[in-house]
Amino acid sequence: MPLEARNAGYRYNKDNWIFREMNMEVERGQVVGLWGPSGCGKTSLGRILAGYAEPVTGQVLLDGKPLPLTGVCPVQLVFQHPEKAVNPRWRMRRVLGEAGMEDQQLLDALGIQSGWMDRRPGELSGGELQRFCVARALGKETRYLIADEMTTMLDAITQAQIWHTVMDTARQRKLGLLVISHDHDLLSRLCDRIIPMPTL
Ligand SMILES: Nc1ncnc2c1ncn2[C@@H]1O[C@H](COP(=O)(O)OP(=O)(O)OP(=O)(O)O)[C@@H](O)[C@H]1O
Repeated sequence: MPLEARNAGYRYNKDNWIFREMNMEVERGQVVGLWGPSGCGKTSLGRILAGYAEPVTGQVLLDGKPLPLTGVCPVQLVFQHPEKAVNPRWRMRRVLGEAGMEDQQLLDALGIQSGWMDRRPGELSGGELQRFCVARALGKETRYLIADEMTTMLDAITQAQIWHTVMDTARQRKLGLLVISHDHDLLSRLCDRIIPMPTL
């Protein structure tokens, strides 16, 4: 059963719809791209699909039901700026521990070094920190991963390592993967199909 937006509409203020009547779905085991130019509402839709915000109209359904309001959400979101996604006061060991992430193989595949575990977010580079955010999002309960410009800020080698690990994990665990990007070439390389964000 899929993760889907049904007739979803969203706006931040009364007169200005960001999107309306948006219908899309991602099945387990699929890699789907969401493409559109800057400002068209991709991030807003990604946040709604991960339960960070509610659609103003329509619904987000997971296996035909609303997203669960308690417990670890089976839909996880990784976005562009890892420094906004973690508590600056916590050491990385605690960040991963809170999410129940103990998969040493995955941490190794993401290139996370044991010496980084006792550092705080401000003591890591953007690429190092994003590896932690990806690991945290790939916990045991995750069924869908939304990757919103996940590697846009990173160098080519880090991008390749993160994508290699995420695609491998998605394949092994039959995760549904929604890749949000303005970069059509990246989406063409990674995705089974690409959904263009509709223009209003
Ligand atoms: N909190 C907010 N309050 C008001 N308007 C907002 C807010 N967040 C985003 N917007 C506006 O909503 C529109 C869609 O933004 P969104 O970030 O979803 O687009 P995007 O396609 O992801 O853009 P980008 O590729 O540049 O990240 C933009 O015009 C943006 O200015």
